[in-house]
Amino acid sequence: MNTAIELIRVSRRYRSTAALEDVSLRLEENAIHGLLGRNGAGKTTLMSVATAQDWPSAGEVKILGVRPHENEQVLPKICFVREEQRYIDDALAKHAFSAASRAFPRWDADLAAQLTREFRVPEKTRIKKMSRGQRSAVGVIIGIASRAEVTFFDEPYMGLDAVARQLFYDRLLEDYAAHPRTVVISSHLIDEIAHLIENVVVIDQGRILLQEPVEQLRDRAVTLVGREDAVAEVAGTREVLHHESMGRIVRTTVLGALDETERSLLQAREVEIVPVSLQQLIVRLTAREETSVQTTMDPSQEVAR
Ligand SMILES: Nc1ncnc2c1ncn2[C@@H]1O[C@H](COP(=O)(O)OP(=O)(O)OP(=O)(O)O)[C@@H](O)[C@H]1O
Repeated sequence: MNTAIELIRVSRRYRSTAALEDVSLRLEENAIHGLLGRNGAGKTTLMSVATAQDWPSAGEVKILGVRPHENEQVLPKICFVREEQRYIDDALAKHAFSAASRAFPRWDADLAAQLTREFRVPEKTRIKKMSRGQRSAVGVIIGIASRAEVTFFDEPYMGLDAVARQLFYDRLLEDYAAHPRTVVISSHLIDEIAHLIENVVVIDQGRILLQEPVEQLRDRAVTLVGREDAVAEVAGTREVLHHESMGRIVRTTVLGALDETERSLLQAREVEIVPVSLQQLIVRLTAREETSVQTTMDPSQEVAR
């Protein structure tokens, strides 16, 4: 597998803040990657630096093997969809699409027209006057229809309703299957994008905490629900990520895949083995890594918000 995006010891400092601190990262070509992290973790900064919209204070960035900064060869292959995208004052959606068609050689105008209808983007309203969700839809359409070899979506769902978000996930996946490319999505709605992403990168305080294929990550932990003594027989030998007690019944999330002997033992003791959602797992693993931060988040909520 080739590397599409590479950061080598990249730092980005703003006066007193280290938004990125010595970040080294390689993301494979033709895959969908999830970039996850708490507010202020450094996700937007990482994307800005990787798309050459910002300069690193130190280190090197390579996109498709070359440095993207001021590089006319590679910039048309990079699309960055972000919430605070600026459009010229009186621009309608069609003007933004026309600019995108000139910027991106693989732009598909028919697809953009289809998505405009599906997302119900108003054709006669200036982008500036659109609702937040409609503006987000314009960005999402550009991100999908550009078919750029490397596409970054920075929290693309802001303001999109549940129907529009599902439409985004469905159309992105369909178009990606037909035209494979490298996609990076930053999101707080982990379980919503879990089925899309093949690889997870978790960033915190400017550093990469975790980078792992989703399938591998899913096998990392299970939750055991049952009588305390029965759960303890297996949980006692493992690292516990989370423990809740409800009278005599406990819910304990442990690291590591269970072997057949353990599964049989748990079954005999009537202990339920519950898979851990990606969101819960990342919240737990992030909390474990952050020894200095005490998290009291409810994992059923958005991650790390
Ligand atoms: N232009 C800037 N000037 C000063 N500090 C900045 C600037 N841009 C970002 N930062 C700081 O860098 C850190 C990382 O910010 P960044 O926007 O990359 O985080 P994020 O992970 O995208 O957050 P969120 O999920 O809230 O959007 C934060 O502490 C932020 O305050």
